[in-house]
Amino acid sequence: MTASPQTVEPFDLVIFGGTGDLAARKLLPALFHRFLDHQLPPSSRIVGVAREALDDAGYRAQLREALIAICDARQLDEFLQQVFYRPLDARKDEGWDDFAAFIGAEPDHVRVFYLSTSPELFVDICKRLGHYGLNQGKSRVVLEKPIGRDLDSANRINDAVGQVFDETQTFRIDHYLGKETVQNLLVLRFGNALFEPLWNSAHIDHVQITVAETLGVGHRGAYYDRAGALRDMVQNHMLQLLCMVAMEPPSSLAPDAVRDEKLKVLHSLKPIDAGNAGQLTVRGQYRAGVAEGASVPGYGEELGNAKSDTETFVALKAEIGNWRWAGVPFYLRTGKRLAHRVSEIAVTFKPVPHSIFDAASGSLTQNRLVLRLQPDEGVKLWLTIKHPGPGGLRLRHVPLDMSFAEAFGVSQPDAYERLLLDVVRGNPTLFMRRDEVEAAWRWAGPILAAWSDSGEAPRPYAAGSWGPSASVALIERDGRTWHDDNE
Ligand SMILES: NC(=O)C1=CN([C@@H]2O[C@H](COP(=O)(O)OP(=O)(O)OC[C@H]3O[C@@H](n4cnc5c(N)ncnc54)[C@H](OP(=O)(O)O)[C@@H]3O)[C@@H](O)[C@H]2O)C=CC1
Ligand SMILES: O=C1O[C@H](COP(=O)(O)O)[C@@H](O)[C@H](O)[C@H]1O
Repeated sequence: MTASPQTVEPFDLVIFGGTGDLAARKLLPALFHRFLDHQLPPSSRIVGVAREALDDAGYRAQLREALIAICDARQLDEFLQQVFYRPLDARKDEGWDDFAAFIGAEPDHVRVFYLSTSPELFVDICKRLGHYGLNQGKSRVVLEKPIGRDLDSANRINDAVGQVFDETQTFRIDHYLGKETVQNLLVLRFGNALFEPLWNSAHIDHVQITVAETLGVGHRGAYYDRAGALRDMVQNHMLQLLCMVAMEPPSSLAPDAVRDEKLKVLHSLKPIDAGNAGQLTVRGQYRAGVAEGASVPGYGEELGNAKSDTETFVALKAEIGNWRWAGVPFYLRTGKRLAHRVSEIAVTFKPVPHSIFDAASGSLTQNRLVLRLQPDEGVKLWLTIKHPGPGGLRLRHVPLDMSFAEAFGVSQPDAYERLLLDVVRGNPTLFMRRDEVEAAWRWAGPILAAWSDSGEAPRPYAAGSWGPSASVALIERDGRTWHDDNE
């Protein structure tokens, strides 16, 4: 992470997929918030691109409707003056001449091409950008995840994109790396003398990473059904979180110093394949249930295909085969329509070697450091203390609790706000390098193959629950339980 100057040089940001879900829910709101903070130079342009036949006014009206709930109408209208639209089909030549003329190929001007479309379109879009010389100078391309659906397709995409944009121009986004707590993990680990000496298999019992959503698949079924939870969340976001927890101290915060260390972790992950996937992984799919107080349909009904075998839940036990982490399990779980929306990393330390307290004092509990990514970003350290007052020695397990919002009195910027400006500034630290994406696919591929070869359907779970009971069994077999902060 470099220092964040408040200003950035003027830029054009083209969002391919400008009418899509991600653009409306995340990218445009993030840009609007940067506009409010005066980080969108007045000459900068945001250009939405998709096939829908719209003009600037039509696109602005569409965005106005989507964004009005989160903002002041006057400021929104001011922001929308910097927003434009060009209809294009990534796969057809029509319209590209006009588009290229509108953007201009001035090499010293920052141009960001954000590919917020299905990865199948990445190659077509990049080839056309190259054809018009829009890849020159300060041009950058942002690739949304997942990049491909396996190692081969990721290689094909990366090769083709690499023919047009070099690696320094290519920003593979994983928005989890832009979340405040994830960046704070680096500071917590490497800015405090307290943790690093304990950050290894001698002192850490196990690590849990949970990304639980209450939402269902919604209208993203066409994409999601081809992906599933392992491709959608584990191959990218969750492995990146695991890397941030497990990596060795980088020599500096230079982009490649951090990414080299993450890559070593990915290379050290022990394989999960047909031989052990049955013991180490659980796939699930939600059925009808009650989520956040309302009755909701099951995945098949929501999708309109009751026969789908796509998983909406994954739990797995990963191990990192290196000196620091030998024998320390990393339990990962993620799913849609779970009981609560919560993303967190829980690091549980080993018990003290010998208890000096008698049974009447209560039992000792292992220390646990919980990094909460959302909601209520913050850090909690669970400690054992003495219950205050007379009445004998009674042990209590309590959190040292820091909510970032309470401590700093400001709400945290969305991950995309930070990452979009990092692209404009040309800072790739929080983006994935090609070899990281490939290493992640190399590990995830055999799991997908094992599931497909087994022919087993995902285990059903009720919407609003914590997933299939097999997920509980996965961790309980090792004498542990999933962390629940509400306990
Ligand atoms: N939505 C989310 O929460 C997240 C999404 N992502 C990733 O972001 C990407 C986009 O996702 P999302 O916004 O949900 O997808 P959507 O299906 O909502 O949007 C797809 C967009 O691509 C456009 N598009 C489709 N075909 C073409 C074409 N041939 N030429 C030009 N534009 C085209 C569509 O418009 P039109 O049909 O009019 O052309 C639409 O604007 C995906 O890779 C997804 O995995 C990543 C993280 C989160
Ligand atoms: O990338 C994705 O992430 C979202 C979850 O992101 P969050 O910031 O809201 O936690 C997930 O819903 C989506 O399926 C996936 O593509």
